[in-house]
Amino acid sequence: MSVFKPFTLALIQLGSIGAEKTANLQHAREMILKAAAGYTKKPDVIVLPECFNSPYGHVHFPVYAENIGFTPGKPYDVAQSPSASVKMLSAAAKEVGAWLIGGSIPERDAATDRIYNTCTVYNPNGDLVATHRKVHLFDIDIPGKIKFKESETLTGGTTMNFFDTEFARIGLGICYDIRFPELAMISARKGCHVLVYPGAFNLTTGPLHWELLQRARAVDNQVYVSMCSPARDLSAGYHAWGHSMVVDPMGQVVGEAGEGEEIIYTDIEPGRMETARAGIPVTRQRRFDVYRDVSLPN
Ligand SMILES: O=C(O)CCC(=O)C(=O)O
Repeated sequence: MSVFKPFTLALIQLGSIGAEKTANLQHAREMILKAAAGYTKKPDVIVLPECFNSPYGHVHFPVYAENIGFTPGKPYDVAQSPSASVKMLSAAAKEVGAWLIGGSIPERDAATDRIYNTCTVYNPNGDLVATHRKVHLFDIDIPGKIKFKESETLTGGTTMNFFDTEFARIGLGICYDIRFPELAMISARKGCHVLVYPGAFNLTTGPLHWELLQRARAVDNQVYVSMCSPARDLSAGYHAWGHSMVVDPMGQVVGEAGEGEEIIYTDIEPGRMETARAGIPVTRQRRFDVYRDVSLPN
């Protein structure tokens, strides 16, 4: 079992995401510095929202996509990275000396030319240590409300991803990924204590499902669950729900932003996971004689 110690999580509900990528990167950088300085103690993990360097929409992904060139388990030299976003995030993580879950950016795979919605993660030295390509693409059609088809330009990732820090194992997903309980369940069974999803729900599904899904994944798996959204901007093409959130392993909301640009801080307390698991011991009551353990290979 990997270590689980108290730590502080900072969610940046980023605003002012416009058409100018350089300005988006500059603003994100300023907010990372602000998040690092704005609490009683420096937060250990700082999180940005989904698609923080470009407007959100499948037509924008090819235009803003960057080659990252990261292969898990292989050394990665940020100084040689072709990605301006990776360079900024790495430098910011190093400057503030905190772990950074860099929201997501459109990524173009140089070998296949496919585009992914990709989260990159940095340690406090600025090393790129993990990535997650959104596995489940946001293709929905609720007549009269919202139609969205990420698969018009994006390809879904094919791996589940987590990373280890000195205080917790953190699982990764992106937005629509939270609707798929298997991903969260398998991450939790692999020992993740906290699941973080950079996201950008909308004004139709946000009020219905944003909190519900986080509380469901948290209570199912008795882990912390958190989603980090962009701020709501009614002048943008896509209206994000906001309400960046942290839910504890009992399913209680322990941190929540409003709609505008904001940084929220939550102290993650391992005791809450122990209490939830001791009082309601579902993690020890599973009946793999009745159904199979989906965290095991087929
Ligand atoms: O699942 C939803 O309702 C919203 C998902 C979404 O906005 C996304 O995956 O980017």
